[in-house]
Amino acid sequence: MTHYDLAIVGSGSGNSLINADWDGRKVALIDGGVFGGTCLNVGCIPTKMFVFPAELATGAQEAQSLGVDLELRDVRWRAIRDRIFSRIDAISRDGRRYRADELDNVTLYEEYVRFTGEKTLVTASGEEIHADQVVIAAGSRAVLPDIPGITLPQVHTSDTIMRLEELPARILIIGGGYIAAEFAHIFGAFGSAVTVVNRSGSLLRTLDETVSEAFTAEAVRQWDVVLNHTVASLTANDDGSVHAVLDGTEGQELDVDVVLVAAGRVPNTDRLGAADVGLDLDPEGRLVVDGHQRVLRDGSPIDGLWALGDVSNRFQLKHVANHEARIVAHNLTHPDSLRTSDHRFVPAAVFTHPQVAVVGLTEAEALAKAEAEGFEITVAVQQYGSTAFGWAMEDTTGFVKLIAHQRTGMILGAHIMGHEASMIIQPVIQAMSFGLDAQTMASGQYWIHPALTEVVENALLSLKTG
Ligand SMILES: Cc1cc2nc3c(=O)[nH]c(=O)nc-3n(C[C@H](O)[C@H](O)[C@H](O)COP(=O)(O)OP(=O)(O)OC[C@H]3O[C@@H](n4cnc5c(N)ncnc54)[C@H](O)[C@@H]3O)c2cc1C
Ligand SMILES: NC(=O)c1ccc[n+]([C@@H]2O[C@H](COP(=O)([O-])OP(=O)(O)OC[C@H]3O[C@@H](n4cnc5c(N)ncnc54)[C@H](O)[C@@H]3O)[C@@H](O)[C@H]2O)c1
Repeated sequence: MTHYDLAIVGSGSGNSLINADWDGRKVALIDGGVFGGTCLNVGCIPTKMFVFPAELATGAQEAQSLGVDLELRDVRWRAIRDRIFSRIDAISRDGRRYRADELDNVTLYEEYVRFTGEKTLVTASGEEIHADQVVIAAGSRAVLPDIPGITLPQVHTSDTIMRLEELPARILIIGGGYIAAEFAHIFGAFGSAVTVVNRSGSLLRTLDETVSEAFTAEAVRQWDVVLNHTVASLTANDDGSVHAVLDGTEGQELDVDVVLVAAGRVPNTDRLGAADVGLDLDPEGRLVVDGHQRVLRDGSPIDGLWALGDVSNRFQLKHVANHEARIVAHNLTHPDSLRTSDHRFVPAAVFTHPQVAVVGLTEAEALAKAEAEGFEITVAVQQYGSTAFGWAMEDTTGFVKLIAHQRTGMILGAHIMGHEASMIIQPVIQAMSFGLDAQTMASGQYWIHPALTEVVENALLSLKTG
């Protein structure tokens, strides 16, 4: 058994924990997958590198209504793909080399591991590792629903879909969350015929109802969207395409070239054997941690065992994993002054066309909280088209929805659908994080005219607070 001061399982957000504090101390970094984890290799980064050219491709259609005739002549899938992965693969390769070859105190294990005790691990090849402190940053993986034909080579998850050899003429996407929506946008903009099959009655259904409904209406205009259905079976046709049979309220069948499964992600705790060593898991299989990111067993924190990211939080977002990694990095070396992670105002964005960005409570959640705690809420919805920049864009769908505490004016939630929603929302996140009320935020600063942020200013002014 080899002993370390620190062992980290997962080279995604876990990789950032190895800072100068560990110089001269023995660290094991363990990852059985591609170095750098999900966000870099198969998640946030490559998807957004596809989204940007997809946005350019949609521009051709949109410009027409403004009197500019553009023609989308071609989408060179392989050129787009190879630009993206030549950059990303190099970052992963260099990061791996740095950890494996250039740091004397770090040992890189490129194998999957399982727990044999609270702070002991065994690799797939049987090497035993013990550490004074262990950080579990093992992430999550795509769920593969139990559908006949799910193992066909034409069926992909987000791990493999971005490396296709050809742009598919027809793609079936199973699911209606973030991943389904972003890939529907990418492939649809590039010219594939996209069919989205979702089990529930709307897309992005966990978001505020106004956003989910408006986004679903937009999606129906862009893709073939089949709601309240699942896929009953997938079979290979002789010509290499796939025949999909849907079930649900009314059966349907279709032929496609490629299938993308985007039906949610599960934490990798099962493959770590976390339950076998008694670590607490929530009903979705995530590790249970306390506010300092310490892993719990029978409800109590285990000294020196930490978790962060998708393996232990419900958000499944890189900025949350990064935040938790900063907390753990501090706590590992400051046992007497532990920091606490802050999950109060976690924003998220869906990089579709239009974009969606959210932070805080949905209207339904705010109403429930108001009822439970005895206060009133106020809600304002401001259309992008009601501001000068919205007119300039001829925007007819974008909006900002704000929800605030009626008496204090404290913002409880913001839900935006429209151009650059992921940026437009940032001042609201700032106001919520630093406790700025709506009126002060609206009136206490200049808002650049005629920038699109005026839609936020006007939404704030429309809230009936006080
Ligand atoms: C397609 C897609 C798009 C996304 N887009 C966004 C986005 O735009 N914005 C955003 O905020 N988030 C996005 N996310 C989510 C984001 O990627 C994740 O929240 C984030 O990467 C999680 O980081 P992590 O460090 O927890 O885990 P990961 O980065 O997944 O790292 C976990 C690592 O642990 C390794 N591992 C797992 N089990 C073991 C084991 N038993 N032994 C050894 N190694 C193991 C894995 O190989 C992996 O490398 C996206 C995700 C996907 C799939
Ligand atoms: N921009 C971003 O921040 C971003 C982008 C991509 C992914 N992510 C993260 O990745 C996580 C996983 O994304 P996701 O979209 O896979 O999961 P999700 O949980 O958001 O959505 C899964 C969807 O699949 C549907 N579904 C499940 N089983 C189905 C079936 N058998 N047939 C049809 N539909 C089915 C569900 O109804 C749901 O709508 C998200 O929670 C998100 O945090 C974030």
